[in-house]
Amino acid sequence: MRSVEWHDGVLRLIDQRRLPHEMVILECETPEAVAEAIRTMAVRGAPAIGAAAAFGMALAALRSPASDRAALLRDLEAAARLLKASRPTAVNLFWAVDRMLRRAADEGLEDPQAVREALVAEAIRIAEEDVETNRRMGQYGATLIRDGDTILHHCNTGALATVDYGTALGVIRTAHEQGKRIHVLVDETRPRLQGARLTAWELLQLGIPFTVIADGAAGYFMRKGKVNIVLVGADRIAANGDVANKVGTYTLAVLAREHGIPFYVVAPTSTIDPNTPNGDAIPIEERDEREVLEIEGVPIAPRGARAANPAFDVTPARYITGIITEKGILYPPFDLHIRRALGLEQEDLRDVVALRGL
Ligand SMILES: CSC[C@@H](O)[C@@H](O)C(=O)COP(=O)(O)O
Repeated sequence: MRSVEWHDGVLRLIDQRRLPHEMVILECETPEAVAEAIRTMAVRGAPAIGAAAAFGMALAALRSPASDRAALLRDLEAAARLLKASRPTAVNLFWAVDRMLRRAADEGLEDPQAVREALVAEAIRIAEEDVETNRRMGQYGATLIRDGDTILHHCNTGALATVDYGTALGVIRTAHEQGKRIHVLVDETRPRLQGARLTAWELLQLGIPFTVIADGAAGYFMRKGKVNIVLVGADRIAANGDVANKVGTYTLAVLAREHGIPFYVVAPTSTIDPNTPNGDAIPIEERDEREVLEIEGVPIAPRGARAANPAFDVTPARYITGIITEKGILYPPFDLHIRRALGLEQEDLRDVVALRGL
């Protein structure tokens, strides 16, 4: 099955809090259950969160007792607020929920039943588009990978790539399928160990050679000349190209610059937020300190120790070689190329005309 799958009016998720080979399936029948799955990271990774939230909206429509359109739209607004409050950083969540709200508000849908059917179809479309988008990013990104390359990868960008390809993992998978002999250095990704738990499993399934390393070992391998390219995903890309991704990404980008190693971000255009001007404006999720102080419930610090746990960090655009999207690879100047990729250039030209008073 796929990591996010719609089955007879129920959202089925492969629970990513467990080891993937255990294949524990979580069934969500209400928007509340979907919001909880996102908050607790049973479903995680920016595009998967977006797809799950879209199904959360479809469930809200199906479960709403509303008999008229206005009442149904009010229930959907409430579900949107609930889902948007589940995690703050990955913009795909907000993008998907807003897309569902726009679809629900479509003038052509006259009665509640038509809205319900349209929302289920739209959520399925979002999930299917995600798979297709990943394949396209994989094709573009694989052009950057040479036979014999060692790729450094952070966190888990598959969710789960064996079935859905993934973003950075999609590039790795495509290069492998093209017959390139590659090796992946897998950052374990403390504190939640998405690299060691999920990425390592996916690479095993795909038969791609890899080595798990402690996050702090990345500089060691770069300095030894063992890394040819760094590939990471993204949770939100600001209008100027600054990128929020799993904490530790910024460190890798600075190290890569020091060692002259290309640093690429792989993300669909739905991860770009043109309304966030730069990285300082991206909300960074702070998670429970127990994620740092414990591993699988076992304390690793003395009782009384306190921890800080930012789940993401921001990599300034100047450290990024390129952003691999489904529309092609964006290079600096990122602000201009992002606007072009999002089709916003026309409006900008109108703004310029307005500013000049024409
Ligand atoms: C397709 S994955 C891109 C990002 O979402 C990924 O790198 C990441 O940071 C995931 O964070 P997570 O906290 O596990 O949801």
